[in-house]
Amino acid sequence: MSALIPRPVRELAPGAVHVPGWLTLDQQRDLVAACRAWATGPVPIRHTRLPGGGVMSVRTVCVGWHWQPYRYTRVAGDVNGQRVAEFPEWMVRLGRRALLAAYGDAAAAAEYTPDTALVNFYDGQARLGMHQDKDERSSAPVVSLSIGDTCVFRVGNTETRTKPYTDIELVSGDLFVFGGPSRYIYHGVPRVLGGTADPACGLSAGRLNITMRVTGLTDEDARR
Ligand SMILES: O=C(O)CCC(=O)C(=O)O
Ligand SMILES: [Fe+2]
Repeated sequence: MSALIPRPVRELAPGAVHVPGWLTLDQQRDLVAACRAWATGPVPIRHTRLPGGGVMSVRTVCVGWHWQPYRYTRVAGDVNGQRVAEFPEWMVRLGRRALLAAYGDAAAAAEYTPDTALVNFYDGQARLGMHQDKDERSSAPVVSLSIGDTCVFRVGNTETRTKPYTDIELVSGDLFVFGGPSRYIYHGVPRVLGGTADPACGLSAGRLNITMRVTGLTDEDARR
């Protein structure tokens, strides 16, 4: 992405805000290092199995709570039975700063307390079909951070997985937040543009996406 083409902050729909170039290269490298560590364990990164028998092309590792279609647990019963890594305090602070950058609402940002992150890794072939993030019991915003290769991110509507939608590019360092009236928009990643990453981001190939969410679940739920 040419640095000469300005990419302003853009609200695609009420509550769906794209903040280009939000993470510095240093922050991107630190996040890549954290994700590399999570990818090795306690629950290794994997292609998530779908109930129909297929597997997702994206590889995912979870922090805080483990997601499998279509619920959250503390323990990764579909991988190795281990409890997922703790959601770190620094990531809560990062999530709050992200919310502030997207919405400019200091009170909402201070209250935002994400407790899970899905770390998705896309190689050149991986895609993510149109879906809603709706396995959380809380309707708090989702904070999405992108690192590595640029992707086409499809921002749809809350009613159907088809048109109308808008395709935007998420470049390394970009922030995207969807909350409020856009919390349940359909969205997906139809394409990753291989070879577009600046290696200084810490990733030489592929794309990393981190979505922070509020599950709304408690330790009581985890025991069920
Ligand atoms: O990779 C992305 O940008 C989106 C990821 C996503 O929608 C998800 O993990 O639910
Ligand atoms: Fe999603």
